Amino acid sequence: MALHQNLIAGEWVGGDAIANINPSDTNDVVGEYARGSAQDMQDAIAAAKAAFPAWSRSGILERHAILKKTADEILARKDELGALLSREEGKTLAEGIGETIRAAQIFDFFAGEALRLAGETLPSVRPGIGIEITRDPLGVIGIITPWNFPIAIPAWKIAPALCYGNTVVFKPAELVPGCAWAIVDILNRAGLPKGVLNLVMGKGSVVGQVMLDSPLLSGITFTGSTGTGKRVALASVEHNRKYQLEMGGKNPMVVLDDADLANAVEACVNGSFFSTGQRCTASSRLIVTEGIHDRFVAAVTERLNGLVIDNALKAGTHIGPVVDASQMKQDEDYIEIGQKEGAKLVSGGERLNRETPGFYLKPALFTEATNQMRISREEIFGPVASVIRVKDYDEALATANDTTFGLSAGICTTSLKHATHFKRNVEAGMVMVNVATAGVDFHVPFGGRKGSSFGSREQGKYAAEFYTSVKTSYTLA
Ligand SMILES: NC(=O)C1=CN([C@@H]2O[C@H](COP(=O)(O)OP(=O)(O)OC[C@H]3O[C@@H](n4cnc5c(N)ncnc54)[C@H](OP(=O)(O)O)[C@@H]3O)[C@@H](O)[C@H]2O)C=CC1
Ligand SMILES: O=C(O)CCC(=O)C(=O)O
Repeated sequence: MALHQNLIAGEWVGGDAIANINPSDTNDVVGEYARGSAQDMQDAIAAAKAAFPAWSRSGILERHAILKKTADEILARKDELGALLSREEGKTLAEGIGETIRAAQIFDFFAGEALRLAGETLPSVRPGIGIEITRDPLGVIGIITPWNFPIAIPAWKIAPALCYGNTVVFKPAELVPGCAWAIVDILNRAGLPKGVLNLVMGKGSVVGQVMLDSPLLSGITFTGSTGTGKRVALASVEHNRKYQLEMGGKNPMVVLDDADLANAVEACVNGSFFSTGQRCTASSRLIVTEGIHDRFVAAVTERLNGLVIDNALKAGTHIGPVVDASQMKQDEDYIEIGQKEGAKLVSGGERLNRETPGFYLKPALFTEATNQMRISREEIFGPVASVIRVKDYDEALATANDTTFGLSAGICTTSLKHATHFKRNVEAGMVMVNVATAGVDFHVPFGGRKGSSFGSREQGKYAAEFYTSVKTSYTLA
């Protein structure tokens, strides 16, 4: 099997091989990928630093053309790349293709943004002086990505970084090197000059740590766990560089008595369990008022019983496997903790055997949960959700906000008054009314508050805030 190598200073460079395993079929090796060394990361950072002056002054047409070409190739290969994604991460094929299309749309969006770079001119308070406000690229950007969105998250970090004239060192999660390698290969062939984009696959504790400790990076953008996010923050403060963190969530979905029941069930099942619940935007706390509670639980349970949990690549599968053995253990541990805490497991929670050996877990639904239980406070990151019964809207809102996280929040209601009040008062970066908490658009800001995020927003034109530095120039003409 050919080794997929790291890209450093425009050259493909080898390293120890690590097998990429399919979570739907652990006998299936998706490919062999290089595990970079600390020296590889140092070389990649040096290459990105050397490439920065020329790339930061490159023409907008060149940047536009490379990003557009990348978008076009990703879109043309959506079925193949979507299948690779499903094979290495365990999302269903439909979800894998959907995410691949989203990555193409992101590159397309930033190809357009390259042509829309703009500044402002203002008069000075001192007559005769003019003021220009412009945005400079930051420099070398370190990109660290998680395993749960192996193509979309790298796309929404790499595309704006390049669009605004930065050079990049990209360290993807070790579990999903396939999609990372594929998009770097596409960008490289699309004509990026040597050193502008460097890929260093390898262990977070080795190559990731070298990135955090390097004084040569001007910014690090990170998505992943709260623990690693804190390390990124501490190291970035030490080096006085910009950083942006997207971490976990414990996202609430409120269901009020006046909700359209069928729509609420769809939004909750999708938000809690699709993509195997492995989304930072997943709704893991379903906060339901008394009048609809029993009907809601019965309808969600019925819907869950009708879902097919199987090999992600198989036609008809609704939910694929958990990503690996360690995430499976985490999910099962929390299912046990929930039962010990006194919540009632009304559906799922057991391992399933399928034709191919994989990490199959039947979606778990708890009822009689309280917001103080660990299953309601800590991110599980699997197909596990708890129903918390509340008296009325006021208690629902207070419960929704009683969390250390603040990424996404939803409400299912036909009341304009409650929807409007919720949008204004819920402590989250993204609010969904009658829509699942997970599954966001590619052209609008993404990010949260409290323990979920730090720094400016990702995606859409708001991404410029992180990837550029504002300059104010005064000219006496
Ligand atoms: N979007 C989100 O909010 C996500 C949240 N999570 C949460 O995190 C939990 C654990 O997932 P996990 O993948 O282990 O998350 P991590 O935070 O460990 O991994 C995220 C990224 O950080 C890298 N990394 C790990 N250690 C370091 C380090 N010391 N310096 C620099 N980079 C490092 C990882 O590399 P490597 O893969 O090589 O370890 C990976 O690329 C999940 O169960 C879930 O709760 C996970 C993924 C996404
Ligand atoms: O819900 C989405 O579409 C995006 C979720 C996400 O970015 C994440 O889980 O890391």
